[in-house]
Amino acid sequence: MTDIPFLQASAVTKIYPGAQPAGLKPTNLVIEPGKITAIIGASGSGKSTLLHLLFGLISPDSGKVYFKGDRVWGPEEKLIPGHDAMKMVTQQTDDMNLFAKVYDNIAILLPNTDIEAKHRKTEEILLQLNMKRIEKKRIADLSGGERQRVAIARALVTQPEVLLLDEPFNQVDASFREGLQQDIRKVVKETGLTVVMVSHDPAEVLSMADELIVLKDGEILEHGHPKTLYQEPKCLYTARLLTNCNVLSNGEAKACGIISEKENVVIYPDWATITPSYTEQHWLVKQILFKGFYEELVIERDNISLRVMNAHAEKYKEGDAVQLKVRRYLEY
Ligand SMILES: Nc1ncnc2c1ncn2[C@@H]1O[C@H](COP(=O)(O)OP(=O)(O)OP(=O)(O)O)[C@@H](O)[C@H]1O
Repeated sequence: MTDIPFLQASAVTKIYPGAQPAGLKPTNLVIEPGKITAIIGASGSGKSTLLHLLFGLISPDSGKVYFKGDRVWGPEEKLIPGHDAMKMVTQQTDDMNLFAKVYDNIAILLPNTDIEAKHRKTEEILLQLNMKRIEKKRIADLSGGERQRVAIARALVTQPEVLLLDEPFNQVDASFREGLQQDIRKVVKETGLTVVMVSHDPAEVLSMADELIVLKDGEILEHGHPKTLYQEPKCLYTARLLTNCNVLSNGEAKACGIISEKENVVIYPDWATITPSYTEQHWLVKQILFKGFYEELVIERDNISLRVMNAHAEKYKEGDAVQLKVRRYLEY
C-alpha cells in the first residue's frame, strides 16, 4: 500500500484580478483513482479553473498539483505542461481531421511501431464506445454527439490514467447523452480509468458520479457521495444545485404544518404527498406539469406556491382542492 495521493491539489490558488467571483481560493483536494468525480457549482464558481489547474492547462498562483507524487507543471513552469497520464476532452473537437474516417482519426494517435497492436487497440476502443457502425464515416458527416464520442475515443485510445471532461455532453441531445454517459461508466468499471468532470446538469452528476465536489465562489463547499449530498445537503446552495426543490421561509413553512426556527425550510417535490380534500383547509391545484412517468403539480394556498410530485397515484385537474402531507424537510 502506498500513501501517495493519486491526483492532488495542494493549497492551489488562482485569482483573476477584477473577476467576480475571482477564480479559485486556496483549495486542497484529492481525487481517488478508478472513480468518476464530478465538479458542480453555479456559473463562475470556478469549476473550469479547478479542472484546468488539475490538468496543468493553467499555472496556479500558489500551491501545487501532483499526480502520483509527481508535479503537474503549468504552462508558466514548463514548456510542455501537464502530465502524459492525463487527457482532457472539452466541447471543442476541432483537432480532428474532418475529411478522414473515424477509424483513422483514432488510429493516427497510436505509434506505427506495431501495426497489429495499433489495429487491435483502435478496434477495442471502437467497441468499448459503441462506435463500430460509424467507423467508416468521415468526421464531417457525423452528428455533434457522434463527434463527441470520437473525441472521447481519441482521448482514451492512448490509455491515459485520468480523463478530464469539461462539460463534454453539453451539445449532445438527451438520448445520445445517456448512452455516452453509460459507456463512460462502463469503461471506468472495466479499466479502472479515473474521470474528473465538470457539469451543469444535476441529473448527469447524480447518475454518473461516484464523488461530487460542490464549488461556490471559488471554494469547495461540500464533497461527498452523490446520494448523501442529495439526501442530506449541508448547505441550501447544494440542495438548490442538485434538486428542483421548494425553498420556503419559516413563515411560509407554517402553512405546510412545519414549525422551524431556521430561516429556510426546503421540501423536495417527492417529499410531499397530496390527497383529495373535502375540508375547508385545503390547497388548490394551480398547474399540472406533465413530466413523462410522473406529474409535477403546482399547488397554492395563502399566496404560497409549492411543487409536489404525483406519480399518477391519483388523477387531479386544475382547480381541485387537495390536502398536503410533508413527509420530510430540511432546515437552513
Ligand atoms: N482567463 C480568465 N481571465 C479572467 N477571469 C477569468 C478567466 N477565467 C475565468 N475567469 C473568472 O474566474 C471565475 C471562475 O471562472 P470559471 O470559468 O472557472 O467558472 P465556472 O464555474 O467554470 O463557470 P461556467 O459554469 O460559467 O463555465 C469567473 O468569475 C470567471 O469570469
